Order: sequence, then structure tokens, then C-alpha cells
Amino acid sequence: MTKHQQRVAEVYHFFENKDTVLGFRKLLDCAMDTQNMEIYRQAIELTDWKEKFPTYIDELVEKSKNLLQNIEKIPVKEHSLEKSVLRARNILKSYGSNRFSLGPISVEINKGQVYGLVGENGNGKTTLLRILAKEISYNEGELNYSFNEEPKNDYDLRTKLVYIPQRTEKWYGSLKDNLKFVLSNYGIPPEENETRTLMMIARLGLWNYKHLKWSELSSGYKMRFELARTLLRKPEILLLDEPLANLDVLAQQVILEDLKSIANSVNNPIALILSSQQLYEVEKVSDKVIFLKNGQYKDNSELQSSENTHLIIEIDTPESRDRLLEIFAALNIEKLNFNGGIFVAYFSSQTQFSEVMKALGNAGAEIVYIRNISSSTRRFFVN
Ligand SMILES: Nc1ncnc2c1ncn2[C@@H]1O[C@H](COP(=O)(O)OP(=O)(O)OP(=O)(O)O)[C@@H](O)[C@H]1O
Repeated sequence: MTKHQQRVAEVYHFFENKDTVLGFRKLLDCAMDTQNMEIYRQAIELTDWKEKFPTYIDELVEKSKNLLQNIEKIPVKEHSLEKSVLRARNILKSYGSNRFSLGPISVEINKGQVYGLVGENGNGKTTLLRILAKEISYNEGELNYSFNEEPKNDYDLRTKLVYIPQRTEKWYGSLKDNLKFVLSNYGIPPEENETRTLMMIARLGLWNYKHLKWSELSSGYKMRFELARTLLRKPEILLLDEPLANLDVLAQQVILEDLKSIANSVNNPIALILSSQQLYEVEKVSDKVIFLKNGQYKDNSELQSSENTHLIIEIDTPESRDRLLEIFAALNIEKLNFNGGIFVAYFSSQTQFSEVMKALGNAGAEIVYIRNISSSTRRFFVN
């Protein structure tokens, strides 16, 4: 099975289970991979129909499966993912005006991979992203890229290597016209421009917003517009600074799922690094999570090492420390820290998470939430 066939099979599975929300977005990904304008037109028509009749689920499943049959027939060229597209070695950066210094940092990423960049405010996330994007200089180290083709000039480099800051600039006119303008700069003929633009609008969930102006969009949709504008230019490396800021939890999960899926495109995969404060959400989609503290680098591969086998549990509970210690007395508890309203309990590696939950349940403890953070980058924050 080719990767395209696998992705198509996955979408069939979604529709067979009537999971049309994520299924439809994945259907559009498969459609996009074909780079076939007839398929694009069919996908656009279906999106328009779906938005007009949002409650006709059975018909949507039927129509989507028909489109999938057409998509399946189109051969999709698979892009090799073997070579890293960005390699940074021992990067060091200090700002002359203050004592902050970043590094040494070494990062390597392939297309199709997603890296999350986390850390508290002011620990160097933006600085690192801007260095990797060649927007600011560094003092020491090496930074190399392997694009499909050597960039011809700075504009070409900025097409392949894109950094989207947290606050983006205001634009004028309608969302759709702004997107069409991007492709017209690349000399795409009008009919194809219209089709590619509408396809991108459909894929990024902007269908009902396409005629709106900048001031009429919420910040989440402004970010989606920025992504659409960038993706039309087919970047190879995408660096996003806090794309989840200002989004509600559901919107965060949706955009992360979308980003992961888009980065994993069969014929146009992207290496994606995004910074965020939303650790758990980012962890779910990331191939690697990088943690910065005072400019120093750590990543989640350290958490898999043999010295790090403790069971560490985060518990939000109104119970007192003494009460928790009593509940956990028989469970080899080593340490119980109170951290910003939440307890962090450290157990030996022999203790199982299920035993901890059982002990809490048997004692009738009141729990707001409980999470096993043993292999989460969250450990770097609480230590
Ligand atoms: N142009 C600059 N000149 C001097 N110092 C700077 C400059 N830009 C950032 N800094 C300092 O570098 C440090 C790291 O900042 P940076 O913006 O990279 O952190 P961050 O992790 O992205 O923070 P946040 O989560 O708040 O966006 C901070 O101490 C900041 O004051």
C-alpha cells in the first residue's frame, strides 16, 4: 500500500464510523495531495454542499465516499522523508543588552515531522524560532538547510522557510481576495488560482468566512488565514510562534490536528516547529517536544532514559497534603510537592498508576483531575 492509499483507507474508516468532522478534513487532505484541479473542484463543490446542508450526515458520507473513489484513482508522488531539512548545531545566542543567553542548541528535523517548543515566558522560544527562520543572527554554531532546490534569492528562501509570528499584520479587502493575490504573485492563471484558493479555504475551515474582512475575523480565524496564505506558497519549513494563543481548547485541538495532517502531506510534507504554552495538547501531536529554561535545551527523549522511571502523578484536589500522604502511605510515595494549586506526587517505579487511582477511589477522595506525567515534558516544569 502506498502512503496515499493508506491515507485514503483511513478516511474511508472515518466515514464508515460516521465520524464526519475529522473525516472530512482528512478527505480534503487526500484531495489536496492529488494536485488535480478536477478533484479540487469536486472537493470544493462538496464543501459548499456540506455547509448548506450541515445536518444531512448520511448523504455527506455517501458523497464523500464517491469523492474518495475518484481520489483513490489519482497516483500521488511520494516525497522522500529520509533527509533532514534543517540542521542546527550548537547554536549560541546572546543579546548584548541583557544577560539572556540561549544555547548551545542542536536540532534536526525532517519533513513530515512536528516539533513542539515549550517553556515558560521569556525562556527563549521566540528567539530560537527566529534564529531557525534566519530572521536574527546567532553568535556561534552552524545552521544548514536542505531544500528541494537551492533558493534562488531571498524571496525564494522566504517561500520555503516561513516564520509566522504571534501577532500578524492587518490586511485589507476580503479573505479570499488576499489569498488569490498570493497565487497571482506566483503567476498562477486565474481559473487555477480560483480553484486552489477555494480548496485551501475549504481545507482550513474558512468556507463561511471567505468574504470577511480582517476586522471581522476572530484571532483564531486570523491565524487560520495566515496558515492558508503560507500554505499556498508550499513552504518546506514552517515555524509558528504560539499558533494556539487566544484559541479555546477545542479550537486548539482542531488546529493542531490540522497542522499535523498538513505537515504529513504525501507529496508536499512540511517540517513544522511550533511554540506553545499548551503543553499537553502539543505533546499529543509532536514527534519531539523541546523544553527551554533560561535558554537551556532539554527534550523529551531524556524522559525515556533508565534513571527516569519514577511514577509521577499530577493531582488537582481540594484534599490536604496530610490526607494524601495517608492515602498513599502503602504505595512507596517518595515526595509530594504542592505546585501552583496542584499536587505532584513521586512514587517509585514499582508503583502502578492504577494503584494510585484505586487508593484515591477507595478513600473517596475528591479529585478535580489526575494525570500521569511520568513521560510528559511537564516533568521539566514541575521539577
Ligand atoms: N531584541 C532583543 N533584545 C534584547 N533582549 C531580547 C530581545 N528579544 C528578546 N530578548 C530577551 O530574550 C529573552 C528570551 O525572549 P524570547 O522572546 O525568546 O522568549 P519566549 O520564550 O519566546 O517568551 P514568551 O513566551 O514570553 O514569548 C527574554 O529575556 C527577552 O527579554
